[in-house]
Amino acid sequence: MPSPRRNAEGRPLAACAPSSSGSPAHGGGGGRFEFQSLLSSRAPGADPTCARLRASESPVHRRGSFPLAGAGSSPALPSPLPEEDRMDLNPSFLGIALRSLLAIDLWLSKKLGVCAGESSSWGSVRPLMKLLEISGHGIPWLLGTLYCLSRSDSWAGREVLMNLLFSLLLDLLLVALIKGLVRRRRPAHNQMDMFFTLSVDKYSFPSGHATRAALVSRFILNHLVLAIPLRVLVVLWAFILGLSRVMLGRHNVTDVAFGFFLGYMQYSIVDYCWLSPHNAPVLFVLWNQP
Ligand SMILES: CC(C)=CCC/C(C)=C/CC/C(C)=C/COP(=O)(O)O
Repeated sequence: MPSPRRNAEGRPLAACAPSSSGSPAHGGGGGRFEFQSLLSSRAPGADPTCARLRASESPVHRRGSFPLAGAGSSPALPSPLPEEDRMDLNPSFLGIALRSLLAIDLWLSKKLGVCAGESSSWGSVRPLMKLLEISGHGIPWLLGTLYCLSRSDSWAGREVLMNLLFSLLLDLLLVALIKGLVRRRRPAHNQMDMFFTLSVDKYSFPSGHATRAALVSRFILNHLVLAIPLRVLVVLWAFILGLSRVMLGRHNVTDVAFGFFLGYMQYSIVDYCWLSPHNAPVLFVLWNQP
């Protein structure tokens, strides 16, 4: 008895709808398959192989048998396409634009991931990138702010630090929320060897380091009186920290770009809800208790 044909992952093709062997779109159209898979809006759990087979079997995909063109010569009208295939064949402009952006994002992120491993082309600078990673980690920023708060002896200083603490906590909360909702996997070339992570940090969108970098640098630039070279250094730190996330292979470019945007907007929220002894007296009184 002949063994069932199998797909690339070794699953039997018999599990799908029957396929017409030798379909030109099926056999010779590797590029076409990639295009189809780029356009297809897959239902969760659907077998991509089945979806592709169904599409290749549809009359639209068979060379020379477009339903309307062949209506006069063929007595039997083809059955209507299933709903999901119709969506595949009529992708919206926005859908194509988004999928193209994602494809560029994945390609560029892979190209820039030059420190993703010790054996990568820039593997020797990986330890430096990991040092930069710690400079934008949540733990040192939280501990540093709490330490400075405990040492601060002026009301003005305490007010700024209290708001910095509030910013850092708001950032952790929003990033965890979005990561949990979006659940985008980290790039395949990432090594999960990060220092102290939360469970949502297995997801990559948005980059928590990028949000923190944008938030903290905007906070510092607005509340610390710094000389111009130091201000430039703060902006450079934020930018290089974001870039290092992609170079380390931790993130795709869009994770970092959105992270910068989110961090920038978070500062606007903090500025709007600025905590002071007037609107949050309890916080300030509690902090001053011996
Ligand atoms: C108070 C509290 C819940 C502190 C947790 C601080 C913490 C472990 C933050 C996680 C920082 C981190 C590893 C973020 C991941 O950054 P990505 O840039 O990789 O998204």
